[in-house]
Amino acid sequence: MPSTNSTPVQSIATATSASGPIIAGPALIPEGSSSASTPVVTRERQGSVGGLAKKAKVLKPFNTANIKILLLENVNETAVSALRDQGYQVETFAKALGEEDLIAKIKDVHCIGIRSKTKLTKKVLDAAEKLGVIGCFCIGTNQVDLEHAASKGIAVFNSPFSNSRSVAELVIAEIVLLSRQLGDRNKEMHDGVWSKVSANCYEIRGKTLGIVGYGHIGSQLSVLAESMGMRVLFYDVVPLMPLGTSKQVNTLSDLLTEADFVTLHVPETEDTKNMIGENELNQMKQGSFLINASRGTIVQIPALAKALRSGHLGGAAVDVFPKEPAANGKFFESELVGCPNTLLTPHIGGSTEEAQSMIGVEVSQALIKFINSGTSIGAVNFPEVDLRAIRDDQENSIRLCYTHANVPGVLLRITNILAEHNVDKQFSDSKGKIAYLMADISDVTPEQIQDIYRRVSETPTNIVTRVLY
Ligand SMILES: NC(=O)C1=CN([C@@H]2O[C@H](COP(=O)(O)OP(=O)(O)OC[C@H]3O[C@@H](n4cnc5c(N)ncnc54)[C@H](O)[C@@H]3O)[C@@H](O)[C@H]2O)C=CC1
Ligand SMILES: O=C(O)C(=O)COP(=O)(O)O
Repeated sequence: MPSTNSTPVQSIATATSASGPIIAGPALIPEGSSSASTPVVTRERQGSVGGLAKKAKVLKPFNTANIKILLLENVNETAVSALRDQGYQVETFAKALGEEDLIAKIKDVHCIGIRSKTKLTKKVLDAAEKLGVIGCFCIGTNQVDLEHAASKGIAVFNSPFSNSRSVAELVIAEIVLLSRQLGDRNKEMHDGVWSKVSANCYEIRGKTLGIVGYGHIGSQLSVLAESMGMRVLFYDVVPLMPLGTSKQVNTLSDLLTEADFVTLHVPETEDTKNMIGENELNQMKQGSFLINASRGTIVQIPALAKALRSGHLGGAAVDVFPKEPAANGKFFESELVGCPNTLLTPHIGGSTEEAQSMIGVEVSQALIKFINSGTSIGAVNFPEVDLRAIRDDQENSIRLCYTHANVPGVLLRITNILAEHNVDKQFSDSKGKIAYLMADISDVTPEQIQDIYRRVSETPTNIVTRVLY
């Protein structure tokens, strides 16, 4: 187990009653503790983490070595080392785990890090007894039951744009490859066949690129495509500022009927599932191309295979599939295998050294901040709350982090509990059915910490209560 480089400055257990202070709710409870009885023993001080100001106190009322983190799907080394540097126990797996293995493994971890393949369903989340936070080391979060996680007080973080450029560059490459039928020529050469042809091979200059979903990836792609002389149209459900000379169209049909290349960059939602089927493919121009590097469920694969085999489409590049093998070396099958001018890649749109390294840093920092200081800025399913740091010289200050049901009357109840104390600062926000309150309270004794924790966690609206100091 990695050791922390911190220096314990005070054993809180020695300063409190026999049962010790209660420092955390059901989530993020250190190994061997129960929220009701066992104290967490050390109070530690470390160097600045997570961008906290220099003189900020590092909050972590637990022995960091007790925090268990499970990282799946080959999460980048930058994350592994950042989390180990905190002193956390980090277990890593190169692949995604199936439901049964996942349920066994997730039971006693405080934090899990995944990429796009691991399915954190309601059933899996319900098996997690101590989970407080999830890191998606990717953009997509459709693999997590976000609402159920929130209802259990589990915050979910992702990396909203660190691999966007990598995806956009891959799509630019695919536009050129499809235009020149390079996938087929390359295969022929490897099969020992010389076939020099120019029929139906085109320059991309002057062609129209239709981008569906003009978010981080779509808009980045727009700029790159225009710089190569393409005309860009885009379709999005919200009105967005067109970059360069690109133009937003009103309907998906407007885009499909005009574009030479259609590329999909929408998230997986109930609205986007099966978005491109026979009807939409039929609207595309004869000989045009489809690119999907978003999610496999957006395109109906049988319809696409039919459009390719019939020659209606000139080709396709597909990076994502409705069912993807869980690990490298596993068998891949699809109706698209063997279709003409069809590039198939194993979900590598965001898989570059640069992207993975940046994602590792970004998501691990978000996890560290949430675990150590309660900050939920950047969470995708959770109210975003942060407070100015407690200063290093504020010896007897604590931070209350209270995740609760978003119903009337809660703040009054909390105010009553904190009425006799000095609340330095407080902030609360809500998202859907849950709300999150952070309050820094000064000049509290260990007995008062226990009392605050007990009374807050016993409120009927409590989901998770943590007290950090
Ligand atoms: N192949 C790969 O390795 C990767 C795949 N992705 C996928 O790409 C997706 C897009 O990524 P970003 O551009 O970062 O997302 P984003 O959230 O920045 O942009 C998505 C855009 O799609 C629009 N949109 C949503 N529903 C729509 C609909 N029904 N019709 C039209 N537009 C709609 C949104 O308004 C938004 O502008 C991710 O959700 C992820 O699933 C992301 C990274 C890597
Ligand atoms: O960022 C995303 O949403 C992706 O699809 C990339 O997924 P990955 O990290 O390669 O499993």
